[in-house]
Amino acid sequence: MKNAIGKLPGLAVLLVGKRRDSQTFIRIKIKACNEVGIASFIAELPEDCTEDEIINVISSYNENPSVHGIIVQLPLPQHLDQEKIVNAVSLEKDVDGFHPTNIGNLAMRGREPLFIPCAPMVCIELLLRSGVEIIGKKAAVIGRSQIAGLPTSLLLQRHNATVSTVHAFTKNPEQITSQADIVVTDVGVPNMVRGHWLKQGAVVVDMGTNLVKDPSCRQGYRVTGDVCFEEAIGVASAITPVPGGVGPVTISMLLSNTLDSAKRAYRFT
Ligand SMILES: NC(=O)C1=CN([C@@H]2O[C@H](COP(=O)(O)OP(=O)(O)OC[C@H]3O[C@@H](n4cnc5c(N)ncnc54)[C@H](OP(=O)(O)O)[C@@H]3O)[C@@H](O)[C@H]2O)C=CC1
Ligand SMILES: Nc1nc(=O)c2c([nH]1)NC[C@@H]1CN(c3ccc(C(=O)N[C@@H](CCC(=O)O)C(=O)O)cc3)C=[N+]21
Repeated sequence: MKNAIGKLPGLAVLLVGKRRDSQTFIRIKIKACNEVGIASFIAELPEDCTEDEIINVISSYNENPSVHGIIVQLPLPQHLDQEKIVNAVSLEKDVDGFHPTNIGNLAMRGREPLFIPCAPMVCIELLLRSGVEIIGKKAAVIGRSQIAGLPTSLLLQRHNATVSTVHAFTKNPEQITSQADIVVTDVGVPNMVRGHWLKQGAVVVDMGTNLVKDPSCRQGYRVTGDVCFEEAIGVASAITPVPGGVGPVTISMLLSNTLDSAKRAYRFT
């Protein structure tokens, strides 16, 4: 694109506060942008900033023609209205796919969202590319968050799986997961899914990315998923590891959404 029309895609990231995990994720995203030639813009606001300050930053990115994708790193501090802030991102630049209109279109038959959330899209892509049949299969998704669990369930339904949702109020979750051909986790609880939660031969996609204290590691913590990998590997026919599974591909999907958005903006095909 740079050679053909002299333009670069641009991704803007907004971070509020100083959460260590958010800082890590943002560092990974900016590094990936640099590697592939996407211009990156970063705004860091203090933990105690106001909604208006955040919305001003988003508005300036909405109007900036060099920015094609805008990410508000989640979670936001408690005092902020996440929905109002995510709503402020222009639909055309919502590369995370978190805008209610994009989520709504994902949920409705016959409609196509401009962007689909990255981690759920990775989940489907990994299943398809690994030759896992989704049509007519039983899938259990643990978690129903707007950024991961809910869009994953919607996408699996679009691919004609029969989907059960497991959440914090679900009684005996292992009864549901142990019947599923495909188990996807977006929970945030390390090692929650044990080997006996799974049916023999199930396919497991672990989206959990949890930082666990570990003094033996250089940074003082290590990354682990929601699934007890050592147990699951003996039961599952296929499983994504953490680290090195869904996470890094999510970043590629984000870059791909940003490139698509820039192409749309410049009418470049
Ligand atoms: N690889 C990637 O790119 C991404 C990874 N993630 C990772 O996924 C994990 C979840 O993140 P996120 O979705 O933002 O988290 P949220 O806290 O928003 O959602 C967690 C979900 O898990 C459910 N839950 C919590 N505890 C339990 C439990 N004991 N049993 C069953 N369900 C439970 C909650 O249920 P309820 O709704 O009832 O409260 C909720 O729906 C994190 O580790 C995060 O890092 C997230 C996004 C992208
Ligand atoms: N607006 C917004 N968009 C997001 O996409 C978003 C978010 N908020 N909030 C948090 C979750 C989490 N998430 C991850 C991204 C990369 C890895 C990743 O690259 N993980 C590496 C390891 C990372 C490490 O070493 O710390 C791996 O699993 O191998 C993980 C998780 C995106 N999220």
